[in-house]
Order: sequence, then C-alpha cells, then structure tokens
Amino acid sequence: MTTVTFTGSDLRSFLDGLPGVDRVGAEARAGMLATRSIKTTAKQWALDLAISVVDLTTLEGQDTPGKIRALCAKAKRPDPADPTAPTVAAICVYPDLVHVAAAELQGTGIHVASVATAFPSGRSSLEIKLADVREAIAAGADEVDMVIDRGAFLAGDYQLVFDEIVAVRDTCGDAAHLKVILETGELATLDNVRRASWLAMLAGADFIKTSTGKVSPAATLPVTLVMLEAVRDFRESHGRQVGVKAAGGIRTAKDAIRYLVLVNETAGEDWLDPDWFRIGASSLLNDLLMQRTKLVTGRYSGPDYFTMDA
Ligand SMILES: O=C[C@H](O)COP(=O)(O)O
Repeated sequence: MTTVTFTGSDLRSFLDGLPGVDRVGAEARAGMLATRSIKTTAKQWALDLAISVVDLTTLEGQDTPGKIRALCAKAKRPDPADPTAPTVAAICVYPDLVHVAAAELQGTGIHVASVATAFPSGRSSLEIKLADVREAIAAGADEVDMVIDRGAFLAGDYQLVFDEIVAVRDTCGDAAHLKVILETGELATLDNVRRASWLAMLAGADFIKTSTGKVSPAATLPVTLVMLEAVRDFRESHGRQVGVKAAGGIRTAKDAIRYLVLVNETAGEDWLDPDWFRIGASSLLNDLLMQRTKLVTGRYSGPDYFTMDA
C-alpha cells in the first residue's frame, strides 16, 4: 500500500491543479456509450459478468438477521434452477448484521462488505467512525464502505477528508479492502467528483464508490465516467490500480450493461472484473437473472420465480 503524504497546501494545490472536467463532453460521451448495443453471445457474457460484480445490498432500518440470511442464500445460489449462474461479489450490510452474513458466507469466496463511518451522513467524530469500522471488521467484514465528510470537502478542508481516509485505511489494515464513498450527488460539480476521486486514491482507497444510495442523484453514467478516468490516470501516474463501485439507483440489466460498456471504453478491460469494478444494488439482481434466463431458454421467468431482491 502506497499512501502519499501531503501537507496542507501541497494537497490543495495538487487537487486544484487537476484539469477541469468538460461537463458537456462527459455527458455526450456517456450518452453515446449508453446507446451501444451488444450481440447475443456477448450479452450472455455481459449478464454473467454483471451478476458477478454485484454487491447485493440491504441498508434499511428494518433489516433483520432473517433478511440477511435470505439474501446470503440468494448470493450463493442466485438462480435456484440453474447452478451455472454466477454468484455475486459481495453482500453489503450495516455493521451490526455483519456477523450474520459472515457466518452464512464462510468458505464461499463471497465477500462481506459493511458500510461504516456513520453511514450515510458521516456526521460523527473520527473516534466513533473508527469504532464503527473496527466493529464491522471484528464481526467478519472483509470490505469496508466508508463515506467521506462532504461538508468538509465542500468547505475546502481537503486535509481533514484526506486524514480521515488515511485513518480508516490504517484501521482496515490487511483485514479489509476500503471503498471510499464520494456521495457524488452532494458534490455539485464534475470537477469536484474528479478532485474527490484523486483525494481518496491519494489517501489509500482500494475502491472509489459513487454513492450511498440514500441521496439523489445516486450513480450516473457521467459521474462514473469521470471516476473511471481518474482511476485510469492514477494507475498511469502512480502505478497502483484502484477499483470503482457504481452504487444507487441501478435497477435494470440494461443499465448494468451500460456501466460495463463504460468501464471497458474508459478504464479498459483490466477493470472488467469483480476485483476492480462493482455495482452496489438492492434490486438489480432479479432483472439480470430474468434476462439471463431469457437468453438461455428463450422465455422469461416472472420476477416471482426468483426470490425477492433486498
Ligand atoms: O451501495 C448500494 C446502494 O445503497 C444500493 O442502492 P439501491 O437501493 O438504489 O440499489
């Protein structure tokens, strides 16, 4: 892990020196890539890939151990009638339910991700945020999805945001991968999305993630395009590959495939892998499974055929 040490004005001048994003160009390119069609053979491959990059998520106040167990069963065997359907990448839950997911998924290779650091607002002391992270890891999480302090970021206190990410990264150690949620729906501009992406990577993020799913707009193609450019350029300049997670509001197979095309055309095929790209979603998996069944058998199974998404 190479974490770059910055002091005050260095970090600010680096982030402020990043080239501005051509918003019109980014939206046009994302829109153009969204119209790409995929042929049948590639479509089955894309649907399987999409299933394999899902972080199957439930982040509701009404979550229960029973719901987590049901979700884990679905993660392990998404299509009860077809053992060839791939498993998802991870289950994503709140820290107090991590122990349930960890027990259910032990030995499966499916990761246990937990949101932490006072998700989704991030409005707590650093001490409490780190305790949240420690609790999740002690319970068995091997991935931590932290939120940045958007208030500090928007006030221009980049150093505080940077230092918090470094502290969380240190707390994760080798036990957990760190995904840093930028909450792009609150960052106001694509220039800020680019700055926040670089800030998170410089501070040691293993992944940068668009959104909590609790703020609108959540993931969008133009925002994800900017983040994919950032990870591509960061690997070029710093020699370390960082993953991207698009999360929030992605509900159809068609949308998921648009994101995969965007990944391929922006960061490149090295990122077309669950180790480097994820889709965080609570209600996408069933549509992926339905479209997959349609391709394999020529007919749809209704959504009732599959167990409910989160
Ligand atoms: O990280 C994942 C998101 O919280 C899920 O959002 P969603 O419920 O809109 O799919």
